[in-house]
Amino acid sequence: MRFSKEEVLKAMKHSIIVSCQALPGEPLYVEEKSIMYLMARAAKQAGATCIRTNSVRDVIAIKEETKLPVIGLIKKQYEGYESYITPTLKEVTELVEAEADVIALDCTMRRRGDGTTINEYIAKIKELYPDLVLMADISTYEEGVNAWKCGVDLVSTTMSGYTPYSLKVEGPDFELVKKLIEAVDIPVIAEGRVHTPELAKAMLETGAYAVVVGGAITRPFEIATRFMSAIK
Ligand SMILES: CC(=O)N[C@H](C=O)[C@@H](O)[C@H](O)[C@H](O)COP(=O)(O)O
Repeated sequence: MRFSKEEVLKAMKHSIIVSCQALPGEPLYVEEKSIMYLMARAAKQAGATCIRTNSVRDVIAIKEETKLPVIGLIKKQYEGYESYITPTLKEVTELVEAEADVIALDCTMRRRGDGTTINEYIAKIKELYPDLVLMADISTYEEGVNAWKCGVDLVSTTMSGYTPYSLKVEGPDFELVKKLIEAVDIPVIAEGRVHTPELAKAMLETGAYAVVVGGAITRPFEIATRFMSAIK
């Protein structure tokens, strides 16, 4: 069962969306089975009403565990592609089959190995799956506005600081969130390097529709490293 767009937007409004992800090579990645549903269980117990996660198996496990709306993505690096978040229709189809309630995809303007543009990619997804709720992961103001014009449902600052040409700031990109809120009439999600409850609150006060918090809640290696670095 998939939640409707209205239900998803209602669930995430003014909330902290917890991103529960562990990629191969990370301490919490277990080859045999998904354990990310346990992170999602903790997030739900704490009050989360929407979860973001990577991979088909984690989407399925987390939906089953929490019964909450899930934003799904598939991280995959193809040769010739610079984007790695749900980069092709193959991953979109897999997430549709897994019943992800929202699909997050890289909407930066970077090179796509099949020669298509991001605008063509979004148009194709919308043609194949007109009811799908799309979350655009962008790194700059221009990319956010472009994705909005292409008809995505949500725009998120996920990639700010992670493309060669985007602003590198230590914390979350408040300026980008502010500028996008002024420009677009769809929800703007603040995502990336929100490391404290205070920053999350400040982002909502800035006008973000919701805030995605990942590593600061669900990546113990990242959290422990920050502690270790602080005492050096
Ligand atoms: C850049 C990229 O690939 N970001 C990924 C997107 O899904 C995740 O690895 C992040 O954890 C997520 O965006 C949340 O951000 P943070 O973990 O900083 O709260």
